[in-house]
Order: sequence, then C-alpha cells, then structure tokens
Amino acid sequence: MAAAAARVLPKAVTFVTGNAKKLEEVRAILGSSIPFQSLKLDLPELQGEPEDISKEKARMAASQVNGPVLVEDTCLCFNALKGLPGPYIKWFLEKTGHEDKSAFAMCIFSLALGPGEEPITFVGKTAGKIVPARGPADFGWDPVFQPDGFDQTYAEMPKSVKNQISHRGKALALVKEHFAAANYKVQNNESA
Ligand SMILES: O=c1nc[nH]c2c1ncn2[C@H]1C[C@H](O)[C@@H](COP(=O)(O)OP(=O)(O)OP(=O)(O)O)O1
Ligand SMILES: [Mg+2]
Repeated sequence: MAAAAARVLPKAVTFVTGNAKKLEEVRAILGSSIPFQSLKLDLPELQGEPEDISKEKARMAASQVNGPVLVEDTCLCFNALKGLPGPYIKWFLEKTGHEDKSAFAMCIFSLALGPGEEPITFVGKTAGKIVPARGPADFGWDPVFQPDGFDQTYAEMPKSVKNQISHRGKALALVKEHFAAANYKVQNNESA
C-alpha cells in the first residue's frame, strides 16, 4: 500500500514557551527543518509525572492556540533521589547533602496537532553530574550540570556543542524524525 496521505495542518506548528532561552536553543537546533512559529504563554507549572506534565501542557496550549502546538518540559534529576526533583528543579536548586552527584537532564516535547488531540511525546536524556557552578549563569542550571564525557559544564561549552549533545538536542532529533516521516502539510503557509 502507498504511504498514507499527508495530514494537512491548518497552520504552522506553534512552539509555546515562556522561556526565551529555550526558544533560542529550539530555533538554533531546528533551523528551517520544521516550519514553526513561537508564542509566549505562561502556562501553569503542573505537578505529576514529567510525561503527563508535558502532555497536559500541550493540551492546554492547543486549546489556547486553537491549532497545532509543540511544548516542552525540562527536568534535572538526581539519581540519588531516584529521579527527583525532576520538574521541581525550578524551585530546588541548592546544595544537597548526598554523595552521589550523578544526574540526568531530561527534555520532554509534546506535539498536539489540535485541540482535543492526544499529544505525542519525544524524550531526550543526557547523563552527567551536579558540580559547583562554573560558567555564565544566564540559563537555569546550566552552570551546575556537567555532562558525562566532558570537562565543561553546559554553561561553559559553546552553544553549538551543548545543542549537539543536550537533552533538548536529542529530543528534537526525534521531533525532526517524526516530522520527516509524517510529512505534514501546512494549509495557509502563513509562516515559517
Ligand atoms: O537546558 C537547560 N539548561 C538549564 N536550565 C534549563 C534548561 N532547560 C530548562 N531549564 C530550566 C528552566 C526552568 O527553571 C526549569 C524547567 O522548567 P520548565 O517548566 O520546563 O521551563 P519554563 O517554565 O522556564 O518554560 P516553559 O514556559 O516552557 O514551561 O529548568
Ligand atoms: Mg514551565
């Protein structure tokens, strides 16, 4: 059988975030591979399992935008805390007493093609450890996360290197694969 006909989207996918640094990285990583526009909405900080948080965020964003949306939720998780604080990292960042400083950074993107549609999720993880802060402090916990195999923290490394190996870069590679396979068509070609 021939491949399924491409799904037609009423407009380009809107990447919804309130975080300008995330948007900067998403732009750099996606380039022109996926036509998207961005919208700053301050969505509620939900609680629960990271994947559920991301999906619920996508549902809310899709109904507000009334069209296809992409959202993401990011966690920094300590292995010693069995993955905590996860999404609660936003309020957590201070010294912790445990010995095991190994951790992972995780990004979960959710794509909802429209209001009421079940979101599809894409997960990227990068393993590393929590170290005393080094490097510019302009993006969240970048100064305290040193990915395995590198002697620089996320904050110290060139952006291009971070984007190649990061939780966000890995998740977006899956998003790109999905778009390439699905071959969505945008109806109004109104933006890129
Ligand atoms: O690559 C990163 N490197 C360092 N820090 C990061 C990164 N990515 C997110 N972060 C921070 C931002 C926020 O303090 C928390 C995630 O919270 P999270 O809800 O996903 O982000 P947010 O509320 O800033 O933006 P959004 O409007 O997309 O929900 O980790
Ligand atoms: Mg948030």
